[in-house]
Amino acid sequence: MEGDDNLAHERNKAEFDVNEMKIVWAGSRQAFEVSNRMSRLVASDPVFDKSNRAVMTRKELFKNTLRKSAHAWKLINELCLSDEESTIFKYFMDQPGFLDLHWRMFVPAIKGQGTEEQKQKWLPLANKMQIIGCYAQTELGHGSNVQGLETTATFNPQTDQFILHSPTQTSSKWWPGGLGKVSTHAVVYARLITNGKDHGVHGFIVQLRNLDDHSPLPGITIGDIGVKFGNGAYNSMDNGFLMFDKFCIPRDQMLMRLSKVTREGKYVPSDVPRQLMYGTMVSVRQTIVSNASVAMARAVCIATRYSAVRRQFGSQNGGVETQVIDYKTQQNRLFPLLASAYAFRFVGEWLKWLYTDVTQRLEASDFATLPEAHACTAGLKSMTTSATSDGIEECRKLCGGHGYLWCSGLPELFAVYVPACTYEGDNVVLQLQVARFLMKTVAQLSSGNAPAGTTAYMGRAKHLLQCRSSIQKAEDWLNPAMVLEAFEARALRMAVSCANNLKKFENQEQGFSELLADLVEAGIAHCQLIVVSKFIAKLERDIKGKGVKNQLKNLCYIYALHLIHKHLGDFLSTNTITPEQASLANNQLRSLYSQLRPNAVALVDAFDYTDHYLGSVLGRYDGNVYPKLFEEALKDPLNDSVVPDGYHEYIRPFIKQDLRSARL
Ligand SMILES: CCCCCCCCCCCCCCCCCCCCCC(=O)SCCNC(=O)CCNC(=O)[C@H](O)C(C)(C)COP(=O)(O)OP(=O)(O)OC[C@H]1O[C@@H](n2cnc3c(N)ncnc32)[C@H](O)[C@@H]1OP(=O)(O)O
Ligand SMILES: Cc1cc2nc3c(=O)[nH]c(=O)nc-3n(C[C@H](O)[C@H](O)[C@H](O)COP(=O)(O)OP(=O)(O)OC[C@H]3O[C@@H](n4cnc5c(N)ncnc54)[C@H](O)[C@@H]3O)c2cc1C
Repeated sequence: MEGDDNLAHERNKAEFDVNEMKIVWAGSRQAFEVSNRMSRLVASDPVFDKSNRAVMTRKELFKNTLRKSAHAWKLINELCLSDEESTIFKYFMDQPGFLDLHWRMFVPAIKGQGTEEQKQKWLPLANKMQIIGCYAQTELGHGSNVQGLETTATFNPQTDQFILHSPTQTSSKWWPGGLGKVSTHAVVYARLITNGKDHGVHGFIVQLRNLDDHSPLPGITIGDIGVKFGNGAYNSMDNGFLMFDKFCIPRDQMLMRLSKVTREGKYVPSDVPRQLMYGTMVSVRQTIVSNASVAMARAVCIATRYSAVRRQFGSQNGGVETQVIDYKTQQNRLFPLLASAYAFRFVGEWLKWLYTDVTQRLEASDFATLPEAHACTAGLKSMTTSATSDGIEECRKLCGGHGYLWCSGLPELFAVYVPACTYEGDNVVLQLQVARFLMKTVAQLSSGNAPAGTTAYMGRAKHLLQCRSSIQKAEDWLNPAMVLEAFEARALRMAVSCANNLKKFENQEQGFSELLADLVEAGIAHCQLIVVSKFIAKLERDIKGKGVKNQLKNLCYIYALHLIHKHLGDFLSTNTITPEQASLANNQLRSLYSQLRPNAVALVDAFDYTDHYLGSVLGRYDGNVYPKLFEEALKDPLNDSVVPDGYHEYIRPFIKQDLRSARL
């Protein structure tokens, strides 16, 4: 059977309305229409071709990214795209570059931390891209430890200016995307010093380059930090370094929505939590969770379609061989990833709601839910990006040897995606923030304050600490209350166990350091509970379309039960479930795989990705894999000539046994 017949056959087998599922995936009919239109607009424009990224030199890749960005900006203006449309348009461009940092970090930092006057002055320029900005926080010596940053901004009352200075080599800004070659401006984080006193890290708007000839301003040393992981991939981005030599900026360029410095040099501290200065990071972490679902869905779409096209073994008397997707081992590796893509999508939707809610509360000076918003964005960013990075690599392996080819789309996706485990907060450091939040919540349980939000389940500690799961047969694992209780009991017991161990230390900080590894595990258990609970909550909503809800149910329980299987040690060691109940979960999981199998290809079609966006010969919609693999191979520059360059100098001498003649 040809690849296209395979996939057509698969699509015919689907037991649900794919078009309705596309709407569920997109979030609404309107969101689907925008996404569908924008992805096709990008795909149909030859400027956005991605096919030769792997063979470009760094300079060519960078210049091509500039060209794409300029073309995108022109189109966005000519077509009068709305903010929503242009965000999605840039996403489908699928090209890491300075636009990401300008729109996702520079503009939000000014919006979130600037005064009204500062917003009026800077946002119109930034919105029209008359200035291009980046987010310069991380330094050579410190990234995770924001309070350890060394760059100084010392107020000079004589001139009414701040003097920005990099006192050591380790204080050089190092990593900011867009900084190396493009940005004209940056939001720079530096230690504020007034009257000899260090007030800690604050944000400043700093012009870096001359707006006429793009040269760095006097007192500024700037450049690119060098080639990063993977061919093509993130090397289109000019992550940069930056040093200040007593560089002066006017006082009104300190972002002063929170704390202020007066004309006399008096520091007026913020009357709201200082952590609001970290607001830009919180906002980006929230979007990274939704991005995780997109990246996971992209890898899974490639691996699922290819697994349906690929056949190995099982042929009798010259008949057709088995599609590799029919092997239970393939299903056991692939289907939980498919389920994870949907799970991360729905938790991303919820997190967006939570973020919008906390933003509105902050505007009304209600800071009560800030710790939870921080813990949820940090923890879910950490958990979903780690799972997605691992998932992309698993998808590569699921595609066998051809998955290792650049044209499978998976190596580049992995190389671009994997730094998400590090940027916007190292995943371990972020999970420890969740753990701190959990330890605080556990410590307050006896005070009578009922925990709220995602820790509300801890309010039922008495029950959850001693309950035994009542699962008796495999089908019980499809009971939402029973599944939730297992996840709640496991998360609570792990958190309480850490809290009890902490009590054994006289010094709590020392105890926390000693227990870091356990604390991270407790944080992950809590985050997995959030994802499972939000997926179950999604099923309780009104979901239209023939068979759609049923497929989502299967995916939800595959997600939950595969986690039980993967983290069985946690569930057994906390006595949340028995070995027999674990075995019933496995039986149920196998049965769910069988139910999902005929729908697998349609479930990835529901992502509505264009072949352009997927960028994968293996994941093509038409399944026409083998002829296209040949076409791609023949395009390689090595195949430009039959006898390779270098033959006479270096190959022939081997064959002629005359290496003395080799031009080494
Ligand atoms: C084929 C492929 C093709 C290609 C296609 C591509 C498609 C593929 C798809 C990919 C798409 C890519 C697009 C993405 C674009 C983005 C680009 C990347 C941008 C990256 C930008 C960055 O990378 S930019 C730098 C980020 N750098 C951090 O992320 C530092 C972490 N480090 C901290 O964040 C703090 O350092 C840390 C640890 C909290 C300690 O903070 P700290 O020192 O103040 O200390 P403590 O821990 O003591 O905290 C004291 C109290 O503050 C509370 N608190 C702390 N943080 C809080 C907060 N945020 N909000 C509220 N409260 C907070 C805490 O809960 C405590 O509360 P309490 O006192 O009540 O307990
Ligand atoms: C592709 C990419 C793009 C980036 N873009 C930007 C940008 O635009 N702007 C910007 O300002 N920055 C940017 N960064 C920097 C990024 O935010 C930091 O690299 C990140 O916050 C991690 O900090 P670090 O490098 O200091 O890691 P480190 O903190 O040095 O981490 C090293 C190791 O130490 C561990 N560790 C550190 N602290 C602790 C702790 N307290 N407890 C336990 N373990 C710990 C970590 O888990 C990790 O294993 C970017 C980075 C990358 C890779």
